[in-house]
Amino acid sequence: MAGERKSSSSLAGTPAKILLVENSRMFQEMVGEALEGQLGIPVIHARTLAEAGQAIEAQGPFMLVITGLVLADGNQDKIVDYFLARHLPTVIVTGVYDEDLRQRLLSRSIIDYILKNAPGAVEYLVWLVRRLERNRRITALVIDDTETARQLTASLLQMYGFGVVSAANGKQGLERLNEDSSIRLVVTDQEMPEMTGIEFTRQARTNYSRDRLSIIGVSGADKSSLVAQFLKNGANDFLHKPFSREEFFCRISQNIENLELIGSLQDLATKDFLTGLANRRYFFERGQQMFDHAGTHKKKLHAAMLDIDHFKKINDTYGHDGGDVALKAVANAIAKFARPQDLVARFGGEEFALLTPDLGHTEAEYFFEGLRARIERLEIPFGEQMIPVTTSVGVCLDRRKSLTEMMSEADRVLYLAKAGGRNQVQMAHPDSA
Ligand SMILES: Nc1nc2c(ncn2[C@@H]2O[C@H](COP(=O)(O)OP(=O)(O)OP(=O)(O)O)[C@@H](O)[C@H]2O)c(=O)[nH]1
Repeated sequence: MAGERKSSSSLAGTPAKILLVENSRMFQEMVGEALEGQLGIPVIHARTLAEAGQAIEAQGPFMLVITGLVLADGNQDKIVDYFLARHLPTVIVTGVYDEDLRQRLLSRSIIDYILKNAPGAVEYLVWLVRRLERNRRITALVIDDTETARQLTASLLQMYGFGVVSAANGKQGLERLNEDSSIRLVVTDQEMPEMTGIEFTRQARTNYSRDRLSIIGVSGADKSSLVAQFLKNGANDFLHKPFSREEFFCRISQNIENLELIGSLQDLATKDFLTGLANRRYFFERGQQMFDHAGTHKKKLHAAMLDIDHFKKINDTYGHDGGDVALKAVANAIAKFARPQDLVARFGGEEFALLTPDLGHTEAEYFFEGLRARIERLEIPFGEQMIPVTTSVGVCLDRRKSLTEMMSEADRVLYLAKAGGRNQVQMAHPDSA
């Protein structure tokens, strides 16, 4: 049976730190600055194999080695042998284009071979490192009935940083998908006993959409209709076997980046950038559904506005950065305090909104008083200091004519809470408007 365990790659789980081995000081500085500046990944520099050895000893393990091919104490194959023998994921940068050398090196287990004088080489390197770093948080599923093929694909994916699980046929593949919600990428063979790759793809698509899970079909069969069948049944892409390692990595990266792009576009549209909570737009979109649902099913629904007290003073005392830290801590506390069915959003500035279904009036009083007290007890470290915060909360009990009316009512009593001395909860009862 194919290994169910998640096999970790040498990239996954290793601290994001890079060893840059290069004798040109200028290139060292350029790459070091680009990687540290743009990605925030620490880069340790070495100019020879001996220095690289000392760095590995003293500061390893490294997520990646980027090495030139001409060093004072070694060149070309000796350098590659040195790092591969230590099982270090290796990217080669070289000043000379030599097709034979390139082919020879790419047949070894290096990640990439980059010409350093080519236009855009540093930008490509930054992209590559960012990709490898992000891959460490993604799990890939390999489905193939032939063990050697399965292992080959799995080891390629591991080399590029992915965590890998595997299955011997489509049926097992569906089971793995169910068990592991971190799977974002599937590479599946076509011809397999029990369930083919195309049938797997068709069934997987009933639960996992294209913008959440990327499925790539592979086959060595020389049948042109296979590609269309895979794509029509929901695959994102197709690769003919045998494929080159470069092609494999390019296709996989492109598909993963599409998923990330869609994900980040969705995040941009629905989330508040600073706190990760829902934004105002999403609150009204999702909130309207909850409002309609409560109406149809005659269920309770309360709305609340919560505002940090004297937030301007927090900014003035601790600076804007301190204010941001306080905002994130309060957002986090509300998100943790809320139940899964509640909707929590940041409306902007220091103002938050909640929509809470299915609470009786007394329960709602306890709930919002509990939340206020929870925030008052927060310990928010900022440098050597602690930032104290309190909040005022206005609650609109029960559904009104519209969601907008509920929010205005919550806002009205929030003002009363502020006027009444802050750090308190005020309730608007249905007949108190
Ligand atoms: N740090 C930080 N400050 C923000 C952000 N958005 C808005 N602010 C600041 O939040 C402050 C809001 O202050 P006010 O609306 O006067 O209210 P307050 O000081 O909280 O006083 P009360 O609400 O009356 O208790 C302003 O100084 C804004 O500049 C943000 O994202 N980060």
